[in-house]
Amino acid sequence: MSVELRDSMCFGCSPQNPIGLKLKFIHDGDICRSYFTGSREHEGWPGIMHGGLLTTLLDEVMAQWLYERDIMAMTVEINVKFSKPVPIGQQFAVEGKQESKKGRLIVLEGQVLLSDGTVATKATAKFIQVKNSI
Ligand SMILES: CCCCCCCC/C=C\CCCCCCCC(=O)SCCNC(=O)CCNC(=O)[C@H](O)C(C)(C)COP(=O)(O)OP(=O)(O)OC[C@H]1O[C@@H](n2cnc3c(N)ncnc32)[C@H](O)[C@@H]1OP(=O)(O)O
Repeated sequence: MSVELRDSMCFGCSPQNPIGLKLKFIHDGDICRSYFTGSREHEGWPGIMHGGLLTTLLDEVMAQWLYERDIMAMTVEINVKFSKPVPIGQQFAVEGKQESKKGRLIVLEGQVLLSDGTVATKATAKFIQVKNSI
């Protein structure tokens, strides 16, 4: 099945997914960045962003780093370290960039930055390059 951007219902980025996050991305040199402000429906512990959703945001920003470069790749592994809580109601940044590439295996790194620059979350993910249709 060929998946094109206009048909995409991607939970992270599609503008037409009614329950999606509708993320937008800035490609700034070798970094892909998105901004997000969580609300009550994104919390786990009261007032704090759900860790699974932070993982989704990190996965998405790293996948978009690849997509921007016409590299069709799927996440095969992701490791996330949650160091500081990420409060809801305050905008934060999510960044991704490539760390290494060897054959079809691409390793990316991601981080969540609070508005004061504190790194709250760090991720490393492995992606495997696939053909241009899935
Ligand atoms: C980005 C595409 C977008 C297209 C659509 C565009 C429109 C929308 C626009 C933008 C959307 C952006 C959307 C991003 C969404 C966020 C990202 C996700 O959520 S991805 C979903 C979750 N991930 C999966 O569902 C993967 C499930 N896994 C698989 O299907 C297979 O594993 C697959 C196809 C990825 C690879 O399978 P094989 O059979 O082709 O390859 P094998 O032989 O298993 O592995 C290849 C090599 O990689 C190594 N490898 C595999 N896993 C590894 C690992 N964890 N660590 C190290 N090496 C690994 C293997 O040992 C092998 O190495 P050796 O070639 O033999 O040397």
